[in-house]
Amino acid sequence: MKFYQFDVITDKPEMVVVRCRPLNDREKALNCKMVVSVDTSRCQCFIQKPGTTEEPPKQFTFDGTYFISHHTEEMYNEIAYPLVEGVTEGYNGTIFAYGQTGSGKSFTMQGVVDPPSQKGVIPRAFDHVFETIQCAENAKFLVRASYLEIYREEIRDLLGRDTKQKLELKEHPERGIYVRDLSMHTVHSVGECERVMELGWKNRSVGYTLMNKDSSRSHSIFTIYLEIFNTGTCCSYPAHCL
Ligand SMILES: Nc1ncnc2c1ncn2[C@@H]1O[C@H](COP(=O)(O)OP(=O)(O)OP(=O)(O)O)[C@@H](O)[C@H]1O
Repeated sequence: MKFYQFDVITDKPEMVVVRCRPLNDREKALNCKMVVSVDTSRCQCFIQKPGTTEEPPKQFTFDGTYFISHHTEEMYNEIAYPLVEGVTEGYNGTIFAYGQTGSGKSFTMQGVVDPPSQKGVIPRAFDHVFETIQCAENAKFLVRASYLEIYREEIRDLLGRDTKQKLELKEHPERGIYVRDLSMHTVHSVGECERVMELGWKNRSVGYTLMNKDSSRSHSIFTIYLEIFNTGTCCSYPAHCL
């Protein structure tokens, strides 16, 4: 699975890191062998062609490499933390996970409750944003969230009244590209954020693939919109997590 971090000021990718998951039970039962290894100090990833020892492994270099022993906590602190911190200071940011079905995108972004070190990037971002809000002085915050899904080229609102309704992608001369009628939900706490995320998560198009029995079969975008009001000025900036 690969993990991009975008800085929306330049619209250029800033960092690309790779995360390798352990073999799952199905792969172990099939007696599959790990063909990926990493050198974290050099941020390099190696893929050995199965059954060949004389052929050198294919080598790839990233901005960071995370192997099976690494937990989401480390990834968040090293990669996502600076981006979310930037969001609380007024910059836009996007975290984008992509990879083959079953490679661990949902595991990384949504995460699991146990162990706590594998809590996902999105709930970690909630904690981070609300910790910042609690510590802020002379400022009021408005936090809203939206959650959409792109499935078979169609956009649906995972938090909308009718989650089956197809939404349209539009372009505004000032606001840029947006999804018309996408619902926004004001959230006041980490708990409310989690409830919104879980509600949308349940509404996703879940299918079944040979690689992943809980495959999401879709792309989804969770967005946190943060507005800060202080000393008569107002600025608004979104953080995107896919
Ligand atoms: N780093 C990891 N450590 C342990 N288990 C993992 C890890 N990454 C993924 N898994 C497990 O692998 C399985 C597939 O992961 P996940 O559902 O996150 O894949 P995905 O990329 O979101 O798939 P899809 O695109 O099909 O929705 C899950 O059972 C998940 O718990």
